[in-house]
Amino acid sequence: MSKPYTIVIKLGSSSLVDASTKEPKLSLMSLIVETVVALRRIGHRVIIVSSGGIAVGLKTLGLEKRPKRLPEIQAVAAVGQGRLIGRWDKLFSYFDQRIAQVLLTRNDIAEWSQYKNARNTLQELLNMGVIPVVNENDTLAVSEIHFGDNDSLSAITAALTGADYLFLLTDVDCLFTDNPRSNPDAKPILVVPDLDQGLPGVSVANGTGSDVGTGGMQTKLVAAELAINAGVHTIIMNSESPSSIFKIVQYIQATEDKTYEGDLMDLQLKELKALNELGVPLHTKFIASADRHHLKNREFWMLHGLVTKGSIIIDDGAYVALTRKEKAGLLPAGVIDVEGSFQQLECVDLKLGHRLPNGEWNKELPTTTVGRARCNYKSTEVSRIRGMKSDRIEEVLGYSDSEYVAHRHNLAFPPH
Ligand SMILES: Nc1ncnc2c1ncn2[C@@H]1O[C@H](COP(=O)(O)OP(=O)(O)OP(=O)(O)O)[C@@H](O)[C@H]1O
Repeated sequence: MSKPYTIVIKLGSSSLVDASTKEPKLSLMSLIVETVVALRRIGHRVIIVSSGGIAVGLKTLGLEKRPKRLPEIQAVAAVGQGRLIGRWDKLFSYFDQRIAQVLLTRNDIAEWSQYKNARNTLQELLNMGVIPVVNENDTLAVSEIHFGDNDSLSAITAALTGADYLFLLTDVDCLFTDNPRSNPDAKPILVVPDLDQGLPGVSVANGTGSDVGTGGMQTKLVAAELAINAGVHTIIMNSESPSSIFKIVQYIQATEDKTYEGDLMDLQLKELKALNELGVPLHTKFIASADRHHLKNREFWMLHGLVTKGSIIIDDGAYVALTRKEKAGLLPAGVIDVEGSFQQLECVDLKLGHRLPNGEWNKELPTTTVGRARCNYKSTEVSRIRGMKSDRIEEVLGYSDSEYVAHRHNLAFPPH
């Protein structure tokens, strides 16, 4: 490996804690530490996203089951997180490798300046040769500010740091056409050249693998989509042999110019043959194609860092103007209606809707969520100025902060 890469490695609870005894999987953690240290020594920058705080807390406090009440879960997380980071620190200290604990909630990146600050801190740690160990701040996060699962958190961390690779380490070898635990005929999915095309013939609905696992494959696909939209190649692999990361990165590098065309299932057979011939371990790779538009930092932040508080229904004309190359701002004239309650500069979904002949929203026809916006006016105000020309804003609201409902810098659309 010649070029230095930024690599985010996400470990699920199932890789760190035994599902039945809740004892730590120390040998596996040690293998991961050895791999990460080796990656660092050849110049790569590595970030670990580590789950397991709650699982470790349960064991420490002698609790059989995850409590139901939020304050109890958060207390358990507070106890477990300390122990967990202590274990990482101890193992890395045998190699004189420094680590840093970074606990995040959505609130910590809710402002653009905070988002940039999180990015700068992580970059600074990497520049110092430190390995950031990131986790959701389960002790403080309430549902509204939850990332929900560490798969998404790892994708956001990868986008935030402009990573090259995101490795999602789990307790199966790769994504399969169905849950391999319940369906022995499930076939491996080894390469996904364009996730936007969907995954026909693949089912991920069948739950998690263990008591301590949370998201199953579903959240990994969401994470893969977030990450490839930001230009990060995403890999699902088994945590049992972390040193496979070397071989997989080498293989991806060597096959960078390879084009994948044709039926998805046929591609898998060809890929399996190639992996077997070269002795590369099974894994699923979601390719972040260089040809596609990748979200810029600010767009990524709006689409994936923020929580939406409502929606604005826009018409076709507005959608065309907002998504053309020289992107326009959203004028009140293109707003058909408003849903939910939001304040100035809170984030909302943009939905493409249809008008009735009288200009009102035709709720009989389906709407499609097309992007996000941060509005210059609160929901009740947008509702009063919708459909109007901007020069009437002052007359209707008694003031006018902007001719736009949302400025073009405060609009974001996924790269489709
Ligand atoms: N199509 C599929 N292919 C592969 N695994 C699947 C599929 N559908 C469901 N699964 C299940 O997803 C599980 C992996 O996800 P899980 O959330 O349990 O692990 P994790 O990500 O390692 O842990 P955590 O959720 O704590 O981060 C597998 O053990 C498997 O049982």
